[in-house]
Amino acid sequence: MNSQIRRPEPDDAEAAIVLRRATKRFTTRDRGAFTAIVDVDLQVRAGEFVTIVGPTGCGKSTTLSLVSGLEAASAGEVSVNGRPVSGIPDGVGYMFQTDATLPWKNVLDNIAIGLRYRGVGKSEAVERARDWIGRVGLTGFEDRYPHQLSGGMRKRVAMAQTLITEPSLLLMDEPFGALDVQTRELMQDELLRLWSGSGAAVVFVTHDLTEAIALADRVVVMTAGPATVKDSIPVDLPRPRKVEEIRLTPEFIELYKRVWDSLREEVEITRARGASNVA
Ligand SMILES: Nc1ncnc2c1ncn2[C@@H]1O[C@H](COP(=O)(O)OP(=O)(O)OP(=O)(O)O)[C@@H](O)[C@H]1O
Repeated sequence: MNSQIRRPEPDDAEAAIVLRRATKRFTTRDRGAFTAIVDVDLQVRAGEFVTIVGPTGCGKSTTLSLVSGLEAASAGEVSVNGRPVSGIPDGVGYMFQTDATLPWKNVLDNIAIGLRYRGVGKSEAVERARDWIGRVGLTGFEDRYPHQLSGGMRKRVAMAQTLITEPSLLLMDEPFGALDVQTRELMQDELLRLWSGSGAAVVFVTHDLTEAIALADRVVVMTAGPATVKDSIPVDLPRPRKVEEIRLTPEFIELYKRVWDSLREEVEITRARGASNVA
């Protein structure tokens, strides 16, 4: 790797997320006691965009679920904005592969609902939702229901739903995984545009290395399960970025090789175990 572009891991003091030797064990009827992730060390600065890649089933979503408070660590430390995580921390926004839109509500109400849940009055919530509808390019579609939208438009709704609450921390688990390639690139650009200047720390899980590099300040590579952090690769590409343009540059291709070199071995281990059949 190019040692000149490697940035040091951030200090705890400025970290939005700290995982220190975080371990998660599950007990299930068929597998008994089972370790999903082990000794995960990860720090993410405020405003930093970190992507996580790793072989299928290694424990990427489990890592996110510890940060989101949906699961408690079995051992080690997990803190968000300087506080140990117990329950869902304030200021966290999520986006998953499946949309969280409510089918019986139109676009406007779907986007306003997060604010309503947080106690914001109806007229203010609607006003702010209209503003976000404009920002995500859905003006004119306020009255449509989710089933009347394309996959890309539903993602725009999901982004507005998530960002309207102004999260300081965004957790994204393959949010664009189900989209076709062109729509996915468009959504990646949109996400970067909406995120820039927000100051939010992002942890974004993906299987797509191009996506991982194009979005990130840093790509974290996880090992075959039980996952731990194998590598942390800084992405020193200039911003603002257009995914379509940067992915063909020599710097990008060099980074792609670097990430894949690290990941390949873990994918091979996983394949040898036969886990690729359950992807
Ligand atoms: N609530 C749970 N109870 C029991 N086992 C679980 C639970 N959640 C995850 N696991 C197991 O932990 C391991 C890691 O799962 P996880 O979903 O974190 O992996 P992943 O890397 O996100 O997977 P993928 O690449 O397929 O998205 C898997 O073997 C999974 O079956």
